[in-house]
Amino acid sequence: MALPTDHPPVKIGKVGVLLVNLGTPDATDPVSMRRYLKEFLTDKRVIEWPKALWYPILFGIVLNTRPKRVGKAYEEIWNKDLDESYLRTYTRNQSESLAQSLAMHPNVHVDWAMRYGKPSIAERVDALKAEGCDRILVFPLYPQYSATTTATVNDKVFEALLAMRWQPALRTVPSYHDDPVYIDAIATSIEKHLATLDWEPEVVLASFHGIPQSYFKRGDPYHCQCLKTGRLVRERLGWTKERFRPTFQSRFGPEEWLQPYTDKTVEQLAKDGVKRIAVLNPGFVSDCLETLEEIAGEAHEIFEEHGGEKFTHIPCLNDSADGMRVLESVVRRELQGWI
Ligand SMILES: C=CC1=C(C)c2cc3[nH]c(cc4nc(cc5[nH]c(cc1n2)c(C)c5CCC(=O)O)C(CCC(=O)O)=C4C)c(C)c3C=C
Ligand SMILES: [Fe+2]
Ligand SMILES: [Fe+2]
Repeated sequence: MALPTDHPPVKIGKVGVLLVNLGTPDATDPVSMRRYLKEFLTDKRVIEWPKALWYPILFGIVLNTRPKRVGKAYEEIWNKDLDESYLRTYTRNQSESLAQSLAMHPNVHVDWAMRYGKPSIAERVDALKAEGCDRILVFPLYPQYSATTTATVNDKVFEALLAMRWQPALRTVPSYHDDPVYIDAIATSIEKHLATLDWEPEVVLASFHGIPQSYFKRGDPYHCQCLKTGRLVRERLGWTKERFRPTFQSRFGPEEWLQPYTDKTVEQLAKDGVKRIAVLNPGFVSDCLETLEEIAGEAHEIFEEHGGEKFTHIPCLNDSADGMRVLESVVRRELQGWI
């Protein structure tokens, strides 16, 4: 049998870098919110309960009530200039900025995607492949590893490859919770922010997103990595354990989550007579609903309601020069041998 002498044209030889963050609704209306929350809350990595238990609650209650309520919260923190959430704005900016920093490597192509919502991981992996990327570095944008975040990003990338005859080679970025460049950038962001104030916080809370305690007990390393980040930042600042404390926010559902809870800690500090606090979110690469609404908004209110006087939220690293230095150094390290 004669073999074909030619094959379809293919592009090869490029290296893709895919930044992936959690995701965000397309708009704040209940329909867009429901679509986003449905994709999020049907992820088995996020909610581990058996479907038979969870789906009646999800489809019967959560998806009928939460979209409207959370849509209002998103409205408060929406980037009105671009009509999108800040998480999308910052993730795109990070991708564009990283592409510029790597411009001396013309075979490297930087792109971004969201685990839930758009642009989807499948769409951007296909686009990188079509560009000729036969090697792809996947960067889940979470300094601390959790199955609920990092692993579900990686799962989705591998799922996209299921449909490919000629798969690209893949690398996934490990957690960088103790990377000295990251620790220094967080500590520097605290110092720079506090230098802009005419007051000093008595206590600084490093508030991480929580996960259910049961996930931790089954082996998720997230809690330990958060505590290590906290300890290293505190040591870099030379502060006491009383002044700098890790806490956990964003409880969802009836289970116990990682503690101490941020909201309860803020309330207790105010009740104990602490008048001035600062809160940062070192586990979030970009500001988003959880930092802008839950911390800069709600936690601030809780503190003042219970007698606190001065509250400041220290922004995430976002697309700042310090933040981009962290992302670039992690990417350059993980691309070794490919560029
Ligand atoms: C069981 C539910 C959830 C787990 C576990 C969880 C872990 C987790 N999430 C982040 C980061 C983000 N979460 C965000 C929003 C958000 N998170 C949950 C639920 C769980 N998260 C929900 C339902 C939502 C949507 C808002 C709401 O309905 O309350 C966001 C913000 C997205 C945005 O557009 O701004 C981020 C970021 C981490 C890091 C994490 C575990 C380590
Ligand atoms: Fe979350
Ligand atoms: Fe939240």
